[in-house]
Amino acid sequence: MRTTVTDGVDGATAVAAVNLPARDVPWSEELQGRTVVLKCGGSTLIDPALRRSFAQDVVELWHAGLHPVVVHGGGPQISEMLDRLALEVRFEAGMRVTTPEAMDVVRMVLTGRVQRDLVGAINAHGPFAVGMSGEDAHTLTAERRPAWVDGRAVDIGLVGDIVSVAPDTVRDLLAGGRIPVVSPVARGRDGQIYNVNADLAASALAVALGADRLVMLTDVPGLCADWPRRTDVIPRLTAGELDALLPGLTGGMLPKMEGCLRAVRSGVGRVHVLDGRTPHAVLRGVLTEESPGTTVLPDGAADDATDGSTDAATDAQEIRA
Ligand SMILES: Nc1ncnc2c1ncn2[C@@H]1O[C@H](COP(=O)(O)OP(=O)(O)O)[C@@H](O)[C@H]1O
Ligand SMILES: CC(=O)N[C@@H](CCC(=O)OP(=O)(O)O)C(=O)O
Repeated sequence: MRTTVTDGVDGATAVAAVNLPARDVPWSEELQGRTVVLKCGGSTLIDPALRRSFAQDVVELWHAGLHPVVVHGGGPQISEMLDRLALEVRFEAGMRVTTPEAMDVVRMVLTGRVQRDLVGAINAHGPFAVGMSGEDAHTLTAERRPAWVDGRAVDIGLVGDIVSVAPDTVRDLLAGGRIPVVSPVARGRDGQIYNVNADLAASALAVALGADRLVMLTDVPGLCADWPRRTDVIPRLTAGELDALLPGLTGGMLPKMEGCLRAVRSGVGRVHVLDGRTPHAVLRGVLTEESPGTTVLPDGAADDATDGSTDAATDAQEIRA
């Protein structure tokens, strides 16, 4: 049986949703209570109009009976602040090299600024959003991790990988009718605070919540087979196909796709990587059958994939070449 949130929703209904407001649409009962984790990259949150569009979509999903949970990034905003403070901005394998000074800035910008702006945009529609850090109530626990560069472990400072998730606080907020908005800052078992890539944080939270879907909004049309050109977006691929692609990926796409793979291998029904620069990208991606961008499916769902997915093996070779 398929476990997608579009089950039972016909095309006309979905199109009506994109035209907004979704709250007037008679949504399928199948949607009720489904959890969808939405990861919004910092690049999508800079433009106030895009931030408002994302916030509106999140609220429309809530009205449609889903349980949206937001995990936000803020990479460009952190880099801008580090620049202003004359601190180094450096990435290894898509992860920020995070000194103790940089960690203070990461925490301040993510939980103190980017999250406040997003919570404010959602709450323009009513008393929905409650912001929290992954540190709160031990929601996200991390362990220090290196970056892997050409097969070598490179120390990147206070960067963590999630080793456990305590989703009860998020669940309590959902049960109270709220929309949790979570920053990707985590606590170590030793009390140290770690900077976590937001895609990996979203993936871990989606798994722990048993989410039906994970949606990642980014600043490209999807996973491009011909990167750095952007003309050949891979529409669908299975976990196995993505696994084969991973070694050839670079930059921010590497942790993003690692997060997608972990999610579909651990029970999330599917992951959408969507262009967050398109207004109402979330509604188009979640509520319509023909999602734009790149969709990652669990291996068992291979039969669901259209012809587009079967080119992924060739794409893997091209990306490596
Ligand atoms: N194969 C690829 N397809 C698309 N984007 C890619 C690819 N490889 C690297 N990228 C880079 O990954 C970036 C998205 O990751 P990231 O910068 O972390 O964004 P976000 O803030 O959305 O998480 C793109 O802007 C692009 O520069
Ligand atoms: C370890 C690491 O790289 N952490 C990220 C956290 C924010 C993030 O992931 O933001 P985006 O989603 O906008 O890229 C960083 O410091 O930039």
